[in-house]
Amino acid sequence: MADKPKLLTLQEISKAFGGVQALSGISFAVDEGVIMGLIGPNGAGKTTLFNVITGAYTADSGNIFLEGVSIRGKRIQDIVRLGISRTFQNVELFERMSVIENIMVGGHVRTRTGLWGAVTRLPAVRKEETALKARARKLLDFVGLTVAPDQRSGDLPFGWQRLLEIARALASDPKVLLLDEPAAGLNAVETERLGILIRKIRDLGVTVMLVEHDMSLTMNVCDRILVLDQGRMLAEGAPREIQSNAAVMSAYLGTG
Ligand SMILES: Nc1ncnc2c1ncn2[C@@H]1O[C@H](COP(=O)(O)OP(=O)(O)OP(=O)(O)O)[C@@H](O)[C@H]1O
Repeated sequence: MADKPKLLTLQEISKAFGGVQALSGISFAVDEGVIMGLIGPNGAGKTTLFNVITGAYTADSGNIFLEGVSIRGKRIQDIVRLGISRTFQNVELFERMSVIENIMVGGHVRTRTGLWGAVTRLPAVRKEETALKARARKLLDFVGLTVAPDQRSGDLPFGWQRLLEIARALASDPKVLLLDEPAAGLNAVETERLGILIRKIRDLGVTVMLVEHDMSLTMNVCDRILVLDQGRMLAEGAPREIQSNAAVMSAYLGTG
């Protein structure tokens, strides 16, 4: 019997912006059920890589496979439907919408009637809406947000907005969740809780990719770590291996 394909595989991905080669021939594979950290100095190409995986940018060359099926060139919403969702470095919520509505938006890719059906409020979609709302409430609990579901999202403290964005990303029922600097702007207690939440997400069976500058969080929660430097892959391994890798130290400290 043929081997099951890896959950996510990148083959020779390159992307340039004008004269800047943001990514050069990036190849790696992510196993199902792991937390994979993606680290590297500023400008290494981490966010560009997330943008290429999620379809915000199309790679200049190379290919990306989700469970063996190419997703290169697909539209963002089709990639979400196939099972990849994300959060952003600068939280991107619908600030005027309520907490519960923000999460429901994330779930609409999985409904038969979609967002338009919800807007028109046809009787046929009310049942679907009720189910979506119930699931959104469960996700609120899951990420540990104890707020009124009808509270306006833009009024939440920043750390809570980050949790809400994670709940919205989970509402599309992803196989892979990409978290772009989820600890940025969080205090020490919030960061510790975030680490616990990321593990809980992995334990649900969701594979997590994490871009994060907080090294203690990264080293604590990640099963594997991939290091980028100036658009190239510098190293890949378990946290312990990465911490003692001379090339990685040199890229971070600017020595060697
Ligand atoms: N839309 C864009 N237009 C032009 N250049 C870009 C664009 N996006 C990224 N770049 C450039 O590509 C390179 C990689 O940027 P990217 O944001 O992916 O790095 P990063 O590792 O996420 O950095 P940071 O840790 O600072 O967020 C940088 O030189 C950046 O200036």
